[in-house]
Amino acid sequence: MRVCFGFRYSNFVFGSLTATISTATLNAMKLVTSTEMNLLEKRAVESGISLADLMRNAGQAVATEICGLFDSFPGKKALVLIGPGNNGGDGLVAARSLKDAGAIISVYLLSPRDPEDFAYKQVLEADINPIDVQSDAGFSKLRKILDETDLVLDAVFGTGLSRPVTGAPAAALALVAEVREERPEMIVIALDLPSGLNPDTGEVDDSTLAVDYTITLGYAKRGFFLFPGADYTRQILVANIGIPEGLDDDILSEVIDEHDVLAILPIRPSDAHKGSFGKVMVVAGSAEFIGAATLACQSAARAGAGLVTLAARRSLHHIFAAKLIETTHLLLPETMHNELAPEAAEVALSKLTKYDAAAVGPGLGQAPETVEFIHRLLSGISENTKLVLDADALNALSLTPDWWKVFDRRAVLTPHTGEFARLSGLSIGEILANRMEVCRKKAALWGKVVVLKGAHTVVGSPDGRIAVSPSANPGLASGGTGDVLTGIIASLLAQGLDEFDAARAGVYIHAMAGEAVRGNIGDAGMIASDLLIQIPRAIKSIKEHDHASCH
Ligand SMILES: NC(=O)C1=CN([C@@H]2O[C@H](COP(=O)(O)OP(=O)(O)OC[C@H]3O[C@@H](n4cnc5c(N)ncnc54)[C@H](OP(=O)(O)O)[C@@H]3O)[C@@H](O)[C@H]2O)[C@@H](O)CC1
Ligand SMILES: Nc1ncnc2c1ncn2[C@@H]1O[C@H](COP(=O)(O)OP(=O)(O)O)[C@@H](O)[C@H]1O
Ligand SMILES: [K+]
Repeated sequence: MRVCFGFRYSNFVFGSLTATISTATLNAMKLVTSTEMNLLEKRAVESGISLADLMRNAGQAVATEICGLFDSFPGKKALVLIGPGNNGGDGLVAARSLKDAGAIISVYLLSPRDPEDFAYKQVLEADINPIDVQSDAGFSKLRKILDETDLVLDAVFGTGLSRPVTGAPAAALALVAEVREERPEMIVIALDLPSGLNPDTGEVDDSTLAVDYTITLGYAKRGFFLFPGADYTRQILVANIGIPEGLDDDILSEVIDEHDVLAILPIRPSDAHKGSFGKVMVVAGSAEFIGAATLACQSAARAGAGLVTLAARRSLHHIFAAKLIETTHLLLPETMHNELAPEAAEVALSKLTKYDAAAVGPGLGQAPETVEFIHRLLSGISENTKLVLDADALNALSLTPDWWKVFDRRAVLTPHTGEFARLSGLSIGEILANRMEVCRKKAALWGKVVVLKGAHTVVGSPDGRIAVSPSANPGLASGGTGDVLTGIIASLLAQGLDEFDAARAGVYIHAMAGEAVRGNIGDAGMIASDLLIQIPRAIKSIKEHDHASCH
């Protein structure tokens, strides 16, 4: 059975984001570090499976996946590059299984291997004569094979990489890259992960190949969704290597997928009325940022909230009223300098008791009066009103040292990298070096659900869970798309979801809307308002998802 996650609109293949799970177990949605993978391997062994069994399962599962990539596999020429460790061992088993499936196999050893090893022996038993790099001075044999092979399986290094790749392995991988330029029809497949990719951080070695497929063992690795690694793995297939179910309950990272979102989406009874789907107040907008407020209101409505109210400066009312037909309006008092008056906070607070959720921040600006307004609003808001903070609300928080000790209630925060840097005091480089780990730690420290936006958005929960978006879509890198996300999350909060569920479902729906627009117009020229009508369509598509139709 092949279950897929990622997005499916109009049969469009979504490039590097598409991650396909090729195992019947939903555990495959989990994301592991190399340490966690080793722990799972240890638990599997303790439960009675030998390491040799795991390697046998791994090699055979990889071969099965490879065969499935071709309409007709017998007669295909396959080259397997073998490294010194267990990744190479898996490669040897895969080579044997590929030969059994009818391939013409070449095995190329980049390091000496023990001929008594079971994986090596079963290759010899199948009359495959490995070529040794020592005897192939100058790679002349390797070059000749590469000129003719249909596919290359990279089984040089897996999770055990311990230093930069040099010498024969680096030179062989460079040769593959060179030949691939000349022969783009040659398919390159990584066994477990592209050699040289750091499974924890997504860093890559100079020699790492950007492969066509990554057939990973048991679980996807975190580094597949962190850059630059995310650009090297392309289509990800997760092979079932027989790790028993129930061993991974303490693995807390996952890729958000449609099954999860379907399970948490609010039910909409036929006899509903607008009060059934919650009320959202959006506190947003300024003369400079009209669009941020309108986008957040419209997306909240498009994500299913029963009623959306915009709380914004009185003098901008005529503009907002013209743009937002379905939204109701709360007119906030201003100072004589046309800034939000700090006492507008009390006006908003007096009405907020009737609202299920509030989104605060998009386009509010950073005038001192506005910052004062935000602080007063946030300190007075009831715990009964769920909260998502974005943009200038985050900037205002950042001005208070140890802001999370003062603002110590539950909330969703949706920072992009720059806002996250201001909130955390970390540099952009420190954040980008490992977005998942940074997000996980800060969500726990701050006691908030944190949505660290960008390609493969990371959602961190205070309890240690991490949910990662399967989408990397440069089309979304345009002004206003974050305001749309804020509106969606606020809408889901108002409809009864808790903070983590609203954030991960919101991120997924937003990403899916982005993929739909990319499917229609490509990844340049997308504007935030293009996303709006795609929000209900994404929700509809999730609800209609027939798993059996995935392939
Ligand atoms: N976990 C599981 O459940 C299962 C895991 N399985 C498989 O095991 C793989 C991990 O295997 P692994 O630990 O043997 O590591 P691997 O990646 O083969 O490399 C280590 C070897 O490379 C060497 N070496 C490292 N860096 C180097 C460099 N830059 N340049 C040169 N040499 C370098 C290192 O040498 P050393 O550092 O000791 O000198 C050592 O000899 C995993 O990816 C998966 O395929 C499955 O078999 C079954 C289930
Ligand atoms: N390359 C990308 N891949 C996927 N999503 C992206 C990418 N770039 C931006 N996004 C998404 O677009 C939105 C941008 O939000 P933000 O930076 O706050 O912009 P704005 O404030 O203009 O709305 C976020 O949801 C972010 O995750
Ligand atoms: K590999």
